[in-house]
Amino acid sequence: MMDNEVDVFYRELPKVELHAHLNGSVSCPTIEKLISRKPHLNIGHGMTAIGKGQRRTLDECFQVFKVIHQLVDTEEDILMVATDVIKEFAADGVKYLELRSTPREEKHTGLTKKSYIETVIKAIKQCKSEGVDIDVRFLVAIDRRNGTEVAMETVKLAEDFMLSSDGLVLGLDLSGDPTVGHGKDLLPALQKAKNCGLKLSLHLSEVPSQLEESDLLLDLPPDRIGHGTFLHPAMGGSQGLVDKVVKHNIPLELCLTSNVKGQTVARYSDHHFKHWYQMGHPSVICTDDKGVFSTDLSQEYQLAASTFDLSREAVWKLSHDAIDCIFAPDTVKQQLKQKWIDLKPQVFK
Ligand SMILES: CNc1ncnc2c1ncn2[C@@H]1O[C@H](COP(=O)(O)O)[C@@H](O)[C@H]1O
Ligand SMILES: [Zn+2]
Repeated sequence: MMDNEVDVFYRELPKVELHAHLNGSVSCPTIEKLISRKPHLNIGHGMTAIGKGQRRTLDECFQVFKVIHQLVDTEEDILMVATDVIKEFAADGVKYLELRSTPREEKHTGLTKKSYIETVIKAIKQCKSEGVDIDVRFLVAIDRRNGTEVAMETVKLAEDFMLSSDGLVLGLDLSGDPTVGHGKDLLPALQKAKNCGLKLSLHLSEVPSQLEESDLLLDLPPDRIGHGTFLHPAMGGSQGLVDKVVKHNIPLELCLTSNVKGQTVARYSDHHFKHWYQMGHPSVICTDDKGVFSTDLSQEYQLAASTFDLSREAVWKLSHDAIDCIFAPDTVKQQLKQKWIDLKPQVFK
C-alpha cells in the first residue's frame, strides 16, 4: 500500500495489531531479498501475494504460505523477516503488536522449533534495543493439520518460553487450513495451555462447516477469537454461539481484506464486523496476513470506516478499545492508554 492511498488520519492513528501471522505478513521488499538469497527455488513475486482487486480461494491462500515457507527456512531468514515485519508495523503507526507464528523444524538447515522461537524473540529484542516505537509480544501457533501430538509438544514449548522470555511469549494461536483436522482432537492440548496460564486466540468458524467445533471450543473458553465469520445467525451461525461469545465477553479479531480476498465473505459491506460492532461487542480490526493480502492496518481501519460509515471519533474509539483486548498485563494497558491520550491532539489536528 502506498502512503498516498491512505488518509493521513489512519496512518497517524495509534493502532493495536492482535492478529498477524509472521510469514503471511512479509512485505514485497523482504520477499525480494529472500528470492535473491534463494534464486534456485525459481519463485516469482506473483506467487507470494494477492494484489489489489484479486481474489483467491482460501485453499489457494494456503498454497501461498507453502511458497513463503520455502523462502523462509533458516534462522537468518526468520531474523530478517521478523525484524522487517516489526519495523513495518511500527512505521504504520502500530504501537502494540502480537505476532504469531508456527514454529517449524527444517532438518536441511538445522532449524528447530526451539531455535525458531528463540530467533523471533531475538528480533523482538533487537528492535526494542534499536528504539523502534512498538511493544511486540509473541503467540506460538498450532497448525491444526498436525494433530494432537504436535499440539501437545507446541503447548510444552510455549509454556517453557512463557516462563523464560520476560513476558514476551504470552499465549497460543490455533490456525491453519480450517478444512483440515477437527478441534476436538486439540481440546486436551488447548485445555492444558489454558491451565498453565497461556492465553488462547483461536481461529473459529472461518468457514461455514465448523459450527459444531466452534461450539465445543467456545466452552474452554478462548481469550480471543480469530475471524468467527460464521458464528452469527445472519452469517449462517446460531444465536446459541453468539450467546456463548457474549457471555464470556470474548473479543473478536476481524480481518476484512483477508476474508474478502480469501472469498469467505462476498463483499466488504457483508462483513460480519457490522453485526458484532452494532451489538457493542469487543471487535478489533486486524490484518491477518498483510503481505499475502497486500494491505496494512491503516488501510484496514480506513476500509472499515468507509464501508460502515464510522466517524473519526468512532474510529479513534475502535483503536483505543482494542487496548483492553491485548494479552499483556494491565500495566501495559495503562501505558498504552496514556500514549493514546498523549497522541490524540496530534491525530485530530
Ligand atoms: C487466511 N486465513 C488463515 N486462516 C488460518 N490460518 C492462517 C490464515 N492465514 C495464515 N494462517 C496460518 O499462518 C501460517 C503462516 O504464518 P506462520 O508460518 O505461522 O508465521 C499459515 O501456514 C497458517 O497456518
Ligand atoms: Zn489468521
